[in-house]
Order: sequence, then structure tokens, then C-alpha cells
Amino acid sequence: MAGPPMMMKFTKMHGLGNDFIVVAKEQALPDQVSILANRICDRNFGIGADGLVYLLPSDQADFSMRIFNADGSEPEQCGNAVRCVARYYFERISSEKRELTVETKAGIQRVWIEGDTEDRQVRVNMGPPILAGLAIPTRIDAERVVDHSVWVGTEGEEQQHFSFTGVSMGNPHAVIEVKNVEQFPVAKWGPLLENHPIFPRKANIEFISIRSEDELEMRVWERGVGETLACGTGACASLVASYIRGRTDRRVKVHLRGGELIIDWKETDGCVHMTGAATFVFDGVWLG
Ligand SMILES: N[C@H](CCC[C@H](N)C(=O)O)C(=O)O
Repeated sequence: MAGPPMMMKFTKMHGLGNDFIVVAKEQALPDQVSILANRICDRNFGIGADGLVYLLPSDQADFSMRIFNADGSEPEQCGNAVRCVARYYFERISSEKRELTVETKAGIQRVWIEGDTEDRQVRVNMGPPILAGLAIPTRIDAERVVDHSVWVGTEGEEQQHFSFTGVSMGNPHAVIEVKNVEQFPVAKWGPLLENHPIFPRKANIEFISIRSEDELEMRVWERGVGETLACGTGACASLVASYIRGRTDRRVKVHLRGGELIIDWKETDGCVHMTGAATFVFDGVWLG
């Protein structure tokens, strides 16, 4: 006999179309949260989202965030979700301060709420990029992984060569420059690269085209989700990879399918700052 439905209040939000179910909770997470994330993120049988995000109390920061991908896996960081939960906190929990701190699995991030309600922008200090091969992680023991060759292909099909630059923003990314990202078959090559054995914890795969020294276009095959309309940590990784490859300046506008982010790898503190929108969509109750 199934128990009573689990009534869970949530708020649907997105960061440039990368959408989340946000749950603000006072206490610990429910049991089997990965199974819940997989069910609730299903776009036919659940609410539908790229991820399930909890806003929780913290004794080291203003609040803490935990995020679960649509496949139920728990990543170390999520840039678009940090902007969403920071806006949620500022507008629904405490608008005392516009400078906040958020505890995440990747460390404590400093966040600034900018603009007014109508054109709210959120800036996040995403911390320094991690470039050492084994720390990203990849299986490559090198100080940096730049334009590294990999071959991928399905059974019986000709193997396809890619060269990637590895960057971690707390979560692993492989950045690949292609001629025309709009025409690129992301759904064909994304999953093969995501699951390539060179990435011990899989990887988010960013395909980019460089427009100029301060603009690039990006599409992303996200680990544990698939192609999303935007990826904040992926935009940071793409800027870092493009700068160390000598393709852009340290500050770029990243054009994503769902909108634009300003990414700035500051020389002053070596940290990557990401600025972009965070949007409320609706409030609801999940009936379990
Ligand atoms: N799928 C990612 C987590 C979400 C990252 C993305 N949505 C962002 O905005 O940074 C991973 O498994 O590392």
C-alpha cells in the first residue's frame, strides 16, 4: 500500500534556459534523493528540469546549495544554479545584503545581486580554474591538458578525432573548438566524449566557436543531463581554455543557446567571475 503522496513545495527557476526545481529546506535531504531527482526531473512523468537543487542552511556561509543532475548524480558545482538560489535567497529569504556567500561541494562562493527586480543580474566568483590533468580529473598526468587528442566512435563506425582542453571549475569539463558550433552534431558526439575512459568521473563537453577575442559561442553536452541551453561552469571552462590557447582575452561574452553570460578570469585573484540572469518561472507542489 503506497503511503500518502509526498507534498513538496518547489520553485521552478532557470539560468538562461538551464532549468531547475529549487527546494528550500530547513533540514536534511530526503532519503534516496538521487532517485527522487531522476523522477522529478523527468519531462514526461515528473515536473521536468535539468536538475534538482536544494537551498539549505549553512554554518559557514549565508546558505548552502546541493544540486542533483537529471540522472540523479550529484555534481560538485553548477554555475546557473548558484545564480538561481542566490536570487531566491535574496528575494524570498533575506534581502538584507546584496553580497552573499554560498557553500557548495566545490567550496564557498561569493555572490553579488546586481540590478533591480526587473533586470536582475547575479555575479558569482566561481573560484580559480583547476588545470592539472589528474585533478580535473582526467587520466593525463600533466600540468595542463591543452589540445589533447582523443578518438571516439560507435561499433563498426570510423573513429572520429577530437582535441580537447581540460578545465575543472569544481566539476570536470572538456572544451573542443569546432568551425561552426550551430551545425555541430552535439547529440552524436557528446555522449561518447562524456563517457570516454580518459575521464574517470565522466565530463561535461563544451563545443565552441570563437567569434572574436572577446566573444565566443558555446553549446554543451552536460554530464548526467545531455544537451542543455546553457552551462555556467561550462562557460567559465570555455573562457579559461580559450585564453590559455591564445584564442581570446581574459574577459568574454559567451553566447549560449539560452542567452549570454559575461565571464572574466581576473588577473588580480586568479578567479573566474560569471555574470548573468536568474529567472523565476512558477511555484508549485510536487505530489510525489
Ligand atoms: N551537469 C554538470 C552540473 C551542472 C552544471 C551546469 N548546469 C552549470 O550551470 O554549471 C556536471 O555534472 O558537472
